[in-house]
Amino acid sequence: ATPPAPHAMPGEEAVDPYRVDPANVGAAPFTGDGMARAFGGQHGIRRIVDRFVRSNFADPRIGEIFANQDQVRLKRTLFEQFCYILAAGCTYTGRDMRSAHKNMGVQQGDMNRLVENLQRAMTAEKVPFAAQNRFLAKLAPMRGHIVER
Ligand code: HEM
Repeated sequence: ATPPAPHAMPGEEAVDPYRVDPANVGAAPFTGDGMARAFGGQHGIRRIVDRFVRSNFADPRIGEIFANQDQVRLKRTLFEQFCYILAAGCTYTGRDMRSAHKNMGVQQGDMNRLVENLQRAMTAEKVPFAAQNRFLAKLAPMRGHIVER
């Protein structure tokens, strides 16, 4: 059996070994604490990520891509990624965006749908629109590593 990846939480499935590298996160963090505050700090980010991940799994349009994937791991790694980029005091230990989404067949429409789910989660957790848009602009360039054509 493959040993669990470092940093794995109880309940996570093992993944193929990969090099843990903070650069895997795929974006430069914001400076200052303005964005972390706008997202409600680590507690707010946790709530947004949990809501966002649940909505993607439950989504009638893209839920199929998430079916049978490890929701526990995804909640942890996405939390780390968002928290790091928002400069809320975390490091990212997950895979890089290209490897994480390899051969998944993600299309632009799937990406749009996922962004809508993220917008709903941020709005539900009262993140101001200007901060939402700044964050989405950080994630947008990852598209080229995630969407397949
Ligand atoms: C900017 C947009 C996106 C970001 C920031 C993002 C971020 C991430 C992160 C951090 C992981 C976990 C990496 C790891 O396990 O080490 C992940 C995995 C995953 N992502 Fe995304 N993602 C994005 C877009 C998408 C889209 C559009 C889809 C499909 C509709 C998708 C489906 C998945 C799935 C199914 C996994 C689990 C893969 C696995 O466990 O093997 N992602 N993503």
